[in-house]
Amino acid sequence: MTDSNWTQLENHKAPALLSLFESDADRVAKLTVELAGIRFDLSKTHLDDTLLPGFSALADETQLVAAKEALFSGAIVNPTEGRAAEHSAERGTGNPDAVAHARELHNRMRSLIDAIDAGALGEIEHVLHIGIGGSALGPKLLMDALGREDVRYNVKVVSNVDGAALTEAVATMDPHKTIVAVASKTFTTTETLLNASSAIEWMRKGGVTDPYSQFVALTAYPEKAIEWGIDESRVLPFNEAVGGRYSLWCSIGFPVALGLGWAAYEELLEGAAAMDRHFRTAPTLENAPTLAAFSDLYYAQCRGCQTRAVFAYDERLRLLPDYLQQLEMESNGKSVTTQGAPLGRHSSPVTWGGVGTDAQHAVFQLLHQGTHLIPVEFIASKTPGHDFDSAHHEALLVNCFAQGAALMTGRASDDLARNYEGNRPSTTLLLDDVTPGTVGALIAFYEHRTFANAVMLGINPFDQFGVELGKQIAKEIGENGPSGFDPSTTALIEAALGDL
Ligand SMILES: O=P(O)(O)OC[C@H]1O[C@H](O)[C@H](O)[C@@H](O)[C@@H]1O
Repeated sequence: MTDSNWTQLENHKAPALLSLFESDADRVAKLTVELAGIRFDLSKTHLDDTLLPGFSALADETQLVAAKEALFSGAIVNPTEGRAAEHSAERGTGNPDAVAHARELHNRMRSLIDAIDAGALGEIEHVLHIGIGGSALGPKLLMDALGREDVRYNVKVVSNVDGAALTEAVATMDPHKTIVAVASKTFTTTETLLNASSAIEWMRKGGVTDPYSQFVALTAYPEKAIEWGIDESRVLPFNEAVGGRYSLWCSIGFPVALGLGWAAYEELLEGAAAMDRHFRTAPTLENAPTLAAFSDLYYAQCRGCQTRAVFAYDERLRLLPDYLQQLEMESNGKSVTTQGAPLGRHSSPVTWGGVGTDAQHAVFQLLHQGTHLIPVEFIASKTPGHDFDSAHHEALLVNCFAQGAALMTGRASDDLARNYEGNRPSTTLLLDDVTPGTVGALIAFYEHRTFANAVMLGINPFDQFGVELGKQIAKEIGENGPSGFDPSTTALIEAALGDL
């Protein structure tokens, strides 16, 4: 990309947010996109008649349209690993060969679910899903968001290698009535395999004579799962061109399909497919993921914002910030371009956040009066997820909208301690309800927004070599003991673990 494009964007003297509304009566309509049961309101960002064409030019220059076609057609978009990124094929859009393959594998998953429902694995009440990173965050988010009532099985997700996590998960489970789903794309992740071995031990101690017969594997490397001891009939493979953090749409979603039922799982996929079609075909200035990426890039690159904050004003979506941290930071936390050159600018901002209204009473002080400029994202639902008095939901939504207004409008006071300068940006995503369809569309929206950010920055969002060094050093410590490391690390190992 030419430096002049960025220079122009960086030099833009952005008018105050309120003045953007004053000078354009249609601003809300222009910067609001509605689709798949979600209203995306970007009007409280600084995107204006200079920045929108400026970022559109950048999108053209970085060939976003061609990049999207490459993504959806199954071309190699992950050059460092020589792979396509086929997550959209899992929801029926994109490369027809990969779509057909995904359908076959989904059918296989559905057959196993039908068999479990029919009692083929005995009387099952619980599902213990063991995985980490992309093999855990999606199922965890989805079961927490959608599995609060009418859930068919008690699903628990365990990721941490800290045995306390497994202890807590199995506390209410009867090992005779439990299926363990070992979820690992590579089937080599040490935390997951250790937790899986301990789950075998838990079952044995609980009197299960053949624990392996209650194990299911979700993996892109079925031969490894078979070698580990899981019968081929209970191995649910997926396409290795589906990245870990994009894998809830394939067999990693098994506990979701089992827990919520197949119809709900299909609704989730269809919600994501609607977002795929939108991202692929909607014009730039009506394209929700693309506009959101423009806003991300503006604040991170042109206004020096090192973080962005996401607040779910809905208890059902409380795990969304955790999910987005992996999606956005693992995808776009890179300092080299796809050409292998230094990036020369900031990569992804830090994603953080929490749940409203709680966060208002904890971290919002800094958002309103701190010296950092932090773009904020609010996610709310028009429909409540409970039957208590409607006063609860009204209070929740009123607070959500009040925060966005307060950040933008501010309120002047001669007493500087009580002065709110305002002009602080936010986006609001308003769902009709929290359903499999809207959550599917929401997650796909974030995937595509992350992709659009990466394309315009010129980085590969589909690899994650940055996580490998820590794993290697952990292995070296395990193999070599405390010696050979820096003095601090050696002293810590000796203090806590002796000489191993
Ligand atoms: O699914 P697995 O192969 O077990 O990998 C689990 C996770 O660990 C890795 O270290 C990566 O950082 C993640 O992208 C991945 O989702």
